Amino acid sequence: MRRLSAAERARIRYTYEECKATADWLLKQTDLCPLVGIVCGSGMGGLADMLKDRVVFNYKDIPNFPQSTVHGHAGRLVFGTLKGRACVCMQGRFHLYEGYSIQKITLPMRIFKLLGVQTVMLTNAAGGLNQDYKVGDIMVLKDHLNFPGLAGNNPLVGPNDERFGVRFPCMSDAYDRELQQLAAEVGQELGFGDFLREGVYSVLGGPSFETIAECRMLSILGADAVGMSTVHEVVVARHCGMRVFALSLITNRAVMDYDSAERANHEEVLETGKLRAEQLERLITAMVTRLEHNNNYV
Ligand SMILES: O=P(O)(O)O[C@H]1O[C@H](CO)[C@@H](O)[C@H]1O
Ligand SMILES: Nc1nc2[nH]cnc2c(=O)[nH]1
Repeated sequence: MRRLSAAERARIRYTYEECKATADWLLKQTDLCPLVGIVCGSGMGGLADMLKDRVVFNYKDIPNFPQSTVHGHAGRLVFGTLKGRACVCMQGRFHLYEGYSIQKITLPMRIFKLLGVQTVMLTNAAGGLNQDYKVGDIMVLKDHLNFPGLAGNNPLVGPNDERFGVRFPCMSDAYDRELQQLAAEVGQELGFGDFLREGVYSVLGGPSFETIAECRMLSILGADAVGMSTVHEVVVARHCGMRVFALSLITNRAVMDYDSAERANHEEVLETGKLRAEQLERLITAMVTRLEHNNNYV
């Protein structure tokens, strides 16, 4: 096991050359050149098990990688194939509330890019703000509200390396519309129409869940779901030119009413992840398979 020094732990960002060294280290140990990168949300780590011909790296062994500290995030990078297509899957992501810098939690997106990934598929567990949503619904993200970003905590803050992307990237096209359409088509074909939604995800810093007033505010501002991840990854993935698809599994209903006896908790989040694991796997697999059949998608 690689032990990180205190200085390494305190690092805020990594240079292009350091990211390249990590990507090259990984590529040296696998013949797979992934075009698709998948990130598993809380309790959705089982998605990585759908890959065949797997080569697995523990985060602790990967140069420059942070460690997963959250229950439900195993901390493994899994290379493998999905219906013949080479993929790389993060079985566990990093969150701001774990104490890492925002640049560090998004480092894997730059590694994805340098591995050759063209399409990123992000998943997360989220609280449902939209009153029509039920626990177990799958919401395809069409947009986001980036609260840490609005407050100045954006992963692109700091010197910009043009080899990754431009200083001022556009975010009005962050979520690829063709991929949203593909998810809708595939979802209908799989008979998921009753629980497949499309909406706006809002990200907060966490780790405390929201107050009732905060949930009401988010809903008034147009958010359909709330979580503590994904958006930072989306910003970095788009900055370096990868196509992005993201979905939220609605694991709990955000508490909006002072009379409610409901209380958000991480155990419920993980449980709902298990209940929808099979459908999530089928949706992602079918989408990746369709990417394979249509070169326009990658
Ligand atoms: O967004 P993911 O990683 O799925 O995790 C979600 O679930 C955790 C809360 O239960 C938070 O980390 C929230 O962001
Ligand atoms: N912030 C936040 N994150 C979540 N992740 C899963 N459920 C929730 C929630 O209700 N709020």
